[in-house]
Amino acid sequence: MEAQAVKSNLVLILDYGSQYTHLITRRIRSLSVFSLCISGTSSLKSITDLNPSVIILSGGPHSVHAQDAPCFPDGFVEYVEKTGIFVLGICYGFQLIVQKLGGQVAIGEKQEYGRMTIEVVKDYGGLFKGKNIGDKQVVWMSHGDEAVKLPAGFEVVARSEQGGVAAVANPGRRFYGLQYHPEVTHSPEGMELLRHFLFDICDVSAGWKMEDVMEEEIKVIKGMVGPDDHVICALSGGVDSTVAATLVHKAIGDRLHCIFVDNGLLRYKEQERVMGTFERDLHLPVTCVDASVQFLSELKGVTDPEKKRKIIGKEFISIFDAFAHDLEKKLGTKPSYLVQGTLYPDVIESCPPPGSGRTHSHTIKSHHNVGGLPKDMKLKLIEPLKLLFKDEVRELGRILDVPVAFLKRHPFPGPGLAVRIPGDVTQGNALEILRQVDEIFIQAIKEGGIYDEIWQAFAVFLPIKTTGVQGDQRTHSNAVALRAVTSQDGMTADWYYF
Ligand SMILES: Nc1ncnc2c1ncn2[C@@H]1O[C@H](COP(=O)(O)OP(=O)(O)OP(=O)(O)O)[C@@H](O)[C@H]1O
Repeated sequence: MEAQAVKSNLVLILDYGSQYTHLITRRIRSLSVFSLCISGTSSLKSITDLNPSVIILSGGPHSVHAQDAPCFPDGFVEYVEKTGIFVLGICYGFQLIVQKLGGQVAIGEKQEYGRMTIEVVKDYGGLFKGKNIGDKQVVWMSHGDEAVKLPAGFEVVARSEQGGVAAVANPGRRFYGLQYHPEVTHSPEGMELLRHFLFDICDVSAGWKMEDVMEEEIKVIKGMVGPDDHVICALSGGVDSTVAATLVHKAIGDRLHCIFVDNGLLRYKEQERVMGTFERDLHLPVTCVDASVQFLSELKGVTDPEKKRKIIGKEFISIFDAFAHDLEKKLGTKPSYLVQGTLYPDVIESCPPPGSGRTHSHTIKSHHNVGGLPKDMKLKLIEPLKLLFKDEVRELGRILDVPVAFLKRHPFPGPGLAVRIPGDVTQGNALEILRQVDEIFIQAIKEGGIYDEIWQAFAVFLPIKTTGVQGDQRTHSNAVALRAVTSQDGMTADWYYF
């Protein structure tokens, strides 16, 4: 699919700070429609430049009556009406539409939170296509304010059990509104509604595919990197940097130069395993630097966790620095670009919690990825994954023939086993014991067929000693804790129940 075709089907989300905003973007992409999310207070120009077909105004923690309530820019309503853009407001976004188009929003008497039942009351505008008047469904509500008077031309198409307005439509002006959240799984029929809205009402076509993303990114990289330019990338053995490097390699071949550092804090046989994948399966040009002695001698005797991280960061920088200078000598020219595996959640703009005093919480994770290559190299960034979510990166990896087992690996922190050994990492044989325990634990989970159900499983070398029996002897030795958690996106986690 041509980039133009994707752009002409863009669903743009204006973010007003709801914790579910990213979910709307993901739900729409899961319908093979390209969706982007920008701040709800973006300028009109940044909205018109994107040329969206549909705009969704997200929910948010604010009241439309608050003095600093975020809102779309002046001229927004005129722009969408003139261009024929469809607009859907969700929760706060819906209340914004009501207030700005001449209706009235009041502090709700009903204040609906959690699971609610709504009923279709009118067949108008097609939001509830396939449903009959009187049909009920469970939805997720979370609002204090409520619409008490609708702007002219709007009709209520669904009401909550308590009589509150749950959904409205104004097909003539192409404005729609939902007081509930269709994007959360607690609204079981929410996806069906979004599907109807996009395909039946807005006539958007589904055609956004990861294959197209790959082709498009390769074109962009080829256009950006000149024929004599060289590019460097630090590979951790994790999914993000590996997929990013594989994509760039496909675009520019061996003008990409990767480095993988064995810092002495890696898992059992990690160096052999990841280098095998890089070289054998992906044919990536990778230099493996064994710097374990350097890292461990700097870490000797250090117990403070923050100090350990700083030392590890500094050592990484000095190794990357030496790598860049060696390359410069070898190539006769400085590398010009750096590949980073930055993902979309790192760059999305969103509103901060109310009362935080900030307009946006947006800061591109500056610590993200390497961030420590020599400043005098003035490297320009290549971030080919910056519009993708983690599961989309995995899909892209599959298309790029990154082995599936590799893509499904549990995440492993950059500072490695140093964060799993509280205290001095060089104490006795702590690293060796931890490597073995971790390997036995992970193998057992794999043999039990539950590795993919667990988001992350790991062992921690505890700084306490306990009494045990080995053979016929009593022992007094360190204990190791085992932990396994489940998570959707790494933002929150729960115990895994074995
Ligand atoms: N052992 C290593 N050798 C070379 N580079 C590394 C190493 N460990 C980390 N890095 C670099 O630092 C970045 C950040 O590491 P971190 O473990 O936080 O990764 P991440 O953001 O989860 O991404 P990834 O999935 O690529 O590991 C990596 O993407 C990689 O560029």
